[in-house]
Amino acid sequence: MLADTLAAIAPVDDTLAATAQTRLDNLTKPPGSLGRLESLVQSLICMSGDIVPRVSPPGVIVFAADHGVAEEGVSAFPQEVTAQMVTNFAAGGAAINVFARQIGARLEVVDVGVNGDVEGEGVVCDKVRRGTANFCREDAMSLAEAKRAIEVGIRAAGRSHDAGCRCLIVGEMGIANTTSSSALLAALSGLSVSRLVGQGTGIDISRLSHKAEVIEGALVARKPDPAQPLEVLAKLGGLEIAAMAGAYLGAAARRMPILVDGFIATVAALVACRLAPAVRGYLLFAHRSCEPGHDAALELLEARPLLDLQLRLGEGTGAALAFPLLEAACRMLSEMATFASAGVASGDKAE
Ligand SMILES: O=C(O)c1ccc[n+]([C@@H]2O[C@H](COP(=O)([O-])O)[C@@H](O)[C@H]2O)c1
Ligand SMILES: Cc1cc2nc[nH]c2cc1C
Repeated sequence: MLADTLAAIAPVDDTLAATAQTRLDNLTKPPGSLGRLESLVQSLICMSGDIVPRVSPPGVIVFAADHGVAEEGVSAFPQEVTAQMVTNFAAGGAAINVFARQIGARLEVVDVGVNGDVEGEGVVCDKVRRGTANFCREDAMSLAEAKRAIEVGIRAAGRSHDAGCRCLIVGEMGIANTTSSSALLAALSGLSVSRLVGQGTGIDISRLSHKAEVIEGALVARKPDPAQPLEVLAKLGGLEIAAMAGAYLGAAARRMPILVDGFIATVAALVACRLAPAVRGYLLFAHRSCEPGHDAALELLEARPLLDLQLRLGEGTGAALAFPLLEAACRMLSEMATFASAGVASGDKAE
């Protein structure tokens, strides 16, 4: 399934950009005056191939999994919180539930590797294993498990698409996953770990150097080869990050626009782009997270996020908050009058 999905990802159709520009310049506004909303809708046209693109209803998928590296004391919260938060998602009480309801999204929660039995109806159980191994001691997972976790994500994106979703938001929940994400980013970029680690759920500044040492030690022990992204993923985890990368691949193969959330979501996007560079054309970036590694990941992907709200929650919350901008960009194109239809005189450039 992974090979088929990779083969199905076509580059976005840049030839539609000129048609989109003409349409935008005919709308009753000075050309370019709606700024980045204009480039957003242009991107949505090139992604979907539809000259009148739609992003509603959006689909939100939250992947949850545990991380063996949590036993190194790298998070402010205990590992059990992952399973407890999944129960909270199922009950509708987490931040992402609130924001998903606000934007009319279909929300799916997928257990791809929680270390325990999750309580709560409506959680899709697609568990590959009960948490990753501690990557300081051994590979987080096998290559086969990494592939299976990616395929969990591909299947989930397929369900959102088949349910009629027109834009995909992918969130995550996993105690210690900022450690896994920083390790992946350091391995894929060659950047120094000290530049990439952050407080995650809120560890003390004094524990940051311990977190960096844990990652540095693991990189020496695991020896990830940046030219082998699947192997890097297997060595450093995590299961939800693999599933997120898979969901991006699955969405891109279906020409669905993807609104990328925070730090972990962006590292997963980097993994997906290393597996299939054409995925980059389907990505829009919602916000700049507080996690310092996010800046580096965004830079590597040449991405400029829409919002900067000092968020550091994950779950897909930043993307859900940015989604109304995408909806507004689509409505601008489909609902605004043109100079000709409204009888408004055009300026020097509009015709
Ligand atoms: O999305 C982000 O930018 C983000 C930044 C910091 C923390 N988080 C969330 O916090 C958890 C990971 O933090 P930690 O400290 O346990 O590594 C995980 O469940 C993420 O969803 C998310
Ligand atoms: C309570 C809590 C909620 C979260 N949501 C995403 N990551 C999280 C981490 C914690 C600790």
